[in-house]
Amino acid sequence: MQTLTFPNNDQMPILGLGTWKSAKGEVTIAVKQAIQLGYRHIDCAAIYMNEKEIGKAIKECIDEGIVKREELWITSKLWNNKHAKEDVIPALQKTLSDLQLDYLDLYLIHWPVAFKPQVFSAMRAEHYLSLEEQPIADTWLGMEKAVDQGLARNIGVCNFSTKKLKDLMEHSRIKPTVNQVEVNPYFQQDKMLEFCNANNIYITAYSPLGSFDRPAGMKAKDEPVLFEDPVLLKLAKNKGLSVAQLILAWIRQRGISVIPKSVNPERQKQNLDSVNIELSEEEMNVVKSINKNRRFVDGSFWEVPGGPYTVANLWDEE
Ligand SMILES: NC(=O)C1=CN([C@@H]2O[C@H](COP(=O)(O)OP(=O)(O)OC[C@H]3O[C@@H](n4cnc5c(N)ncnc54)[C@H](OP(=O)(O)O)[C@@H]3O)[C@@H](O)[C@H]2O)C=CC1
Ligand SMILES: O=C1CO[C@H](CO)[C@@H](O)[C@@H]1O
Repeated sequence: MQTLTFPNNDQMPILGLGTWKSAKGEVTIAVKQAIQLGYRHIDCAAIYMNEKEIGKAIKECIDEGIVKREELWITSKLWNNKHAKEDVIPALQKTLSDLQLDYLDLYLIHWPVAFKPQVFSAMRAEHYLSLEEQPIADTWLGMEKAVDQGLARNIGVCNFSTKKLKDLMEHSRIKPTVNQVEVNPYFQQDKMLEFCNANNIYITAYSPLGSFDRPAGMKAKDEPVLFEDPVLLKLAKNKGLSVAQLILAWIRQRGISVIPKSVNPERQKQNLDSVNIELSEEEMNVVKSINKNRRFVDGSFWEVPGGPYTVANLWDEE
């Protein structure tokens, strides 16, 4: 599989497996079958509450000789209540212990949003810390220490605007290597891609398929359904592909790594097979033409009355 080369020469497989919403009872089997199918990149996070079950799958695959640790790329993410620099290493150590690993290939700040340390799920203004109270630069010192200690081979962020990336690059010793953000045909991220390409940062595309298994509270009432888009349906049919494969090939051909979530073996295989699909320039442009510039995961869940975060200041109104 095509890989993306990091400054330390590490190679990240361009397609990985997402694990948000993969239930505890099914994720061990799902990750194991994915590795058996040929997945070598798994996207995890402490907040997905399933890292222990994923760790079990990874360990079984290694013990059974299906894969070696060094052949896997494992990403995880620092949750919002662990942003104080002294909390980063303990949070990472908990993730490593759950995943039964000695190191991560990539550790990301999950959101540029801080909670008070004792808060896991913020509901009210007093649960939050503003970025003035808990600056990203402070969190980043903890992330850099993770690299220094060999616990994370690479570090990066998620859900950062270009403005926040710029600030971070200017004030950091170890530069962020990845910004993991939403990318799909309805939210194409052209400006972000241009910025990241110019600054040696890779984009990883989350919710590439529109994330339609999100909890109801995270869905807008009038939300469009990516899989029902007539342009995608027509092009996929003409090429003998599924809509999912078309979308994943389109994202990958833009030089963006992509992490579709599936717990189903047929869909996992379909998604993995998308790495062999080549789209013509014309086909790439057909998908480009359906952009709605509309996020599925819009961050509005961090907006509470009187709180420090709004959709506008989160994305810096790009
Ligand atoms: N950094 C961040 O803030 C975020 C990171 N992420 C990461 O990105 C990953 C992917 O995004 P996610 O939001 O989960 O959503 P996706 O866009 O990957 O969509 C997942 C949904 O698509 C279904 N699906 C998967 N493959 C196919 C297929 N070939 N045909 C039809 N349906 C399919 C899945 O069902 P089934 O499982 O039954 O196959 C599931 O319902 C996450 O799991 C997580 O790892 C996601 C959101 C935010
Ligand atoms: O990765 C993600 C999925 O779950 C979280 C919510 O529980 C989101 O905040 C996040 O972006």
